[in-house]
Amino acid sequence: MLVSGDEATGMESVFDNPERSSTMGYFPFFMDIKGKKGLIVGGGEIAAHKVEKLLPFEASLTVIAPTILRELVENPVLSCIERAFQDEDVEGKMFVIAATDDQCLNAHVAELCRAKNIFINVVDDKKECDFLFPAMVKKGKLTVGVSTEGASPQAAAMLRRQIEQEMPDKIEEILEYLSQLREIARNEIPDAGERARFLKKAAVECMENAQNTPPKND
Ligand SMILES: C[C@@]1(CC(=O)O)C2=NC(=C\c3[nH]c(c(CCC(=O)O)c3CC(=O)O)Cc3[nH]c(c(CC(=O)O)c3CCC(=O)O)/C=C3\N/C(=C\2)[C@@H](CCC(=O)O)[C@]3(C)CC(=O)O)/[C@H]1CCC(=O)O
Ligand SMILES: NC(=O)c1ccc[n+]([C@@H]2O[C@H](COP(=O)([O-])OP(=O)(O)OC[C@H]3O[C@@H](n4cnc5c(N)ncnc54)[C@H](O)[C@@H]3O)[C@@H](O)[C@H]2O)c1
Repeated sequence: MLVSGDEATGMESVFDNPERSSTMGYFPFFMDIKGKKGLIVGGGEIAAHKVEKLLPFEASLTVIAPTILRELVENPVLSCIERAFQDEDVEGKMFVIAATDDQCLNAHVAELCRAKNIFINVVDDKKECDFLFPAMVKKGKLTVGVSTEGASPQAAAMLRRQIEQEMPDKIEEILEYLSQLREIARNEIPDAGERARFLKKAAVECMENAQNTPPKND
């Protein structure tokens, strides 16, 4: 239940304060971008970093800049175009990352995208961003993203390192096993309550014995 003005807790609700709620607009959707068209304007170090983060998620990426780093040009999954940005380049894209060293150009790309409802990330100005890159851990089916709404990318990176250190070594295998077990339980345990108890017990056992191999399923 949503409690506004919150008499129950004595705390102010975000709904009472539009200014506060407007700073809390970054919902962490975990979105399937496989095959979706993304454009990176700029081909330097930061563009390469953003591309590297996106690659495991298999978006269809185009990079446009007069000078593009070799590592990007030589990557066969990328479409690299070595020339200056033109306004038409944003057409048909689901998301755009403005990563040039020209702040005016980055702001111009953002304005174009907003007019066309294309999601935009601007690497030199958080105010222009519709979406942010989180500090991220990706291990198999597990993705953890940490964001500070741009307050401190360094703090986000520090928390990411802490999470990485505390994560069970075998998390990838554990999630593979639990995923398969869930499929089997869906077919073999028709009662929803019984199925939920069974899967919860399996998850608790796996996570508590995280350093051990998951039990054989037969
Ligand atoms: C988390 C991470 C993800 C990633 O990029 O992978 C990330 N930045 C990282 C590192 C980093 N960034 C910068 C430095 C140099 C130190 C410094 O100058 O401050 C370092 C440190 C380093 O490189 O070690 C400079 C910087 N960054 C932004 C601006 C502009 C501005 O704030 O307006 C400027 C000033 C540029 C300038 O003026 O030149 C903006 C953004 N950076 C974001 C993400 C988004 C907010 C994330 C959040 O919610 O906190 C946001 C808003 C947009 C975006 O990029 O999506 C990654 C750590 C990953 C990891 O280690 O796991
Ligand atoms: N968000 C972050 O995490 C973060 C971190 C550090 C720096 N930055 C910002 O990122 C910006 C880019 O940094 P970099 O190290 O990649 O710079 P860089 O100099 O390595 O690369 C700049 C790129 O912009 C391209 N470019 C210039 N004019 C262009 C045009 N008209 N059309 C298309 N592309 C054009 C250049 O060809 C080049 O490929 C910096 O200015 C800095 O403000 C962001």
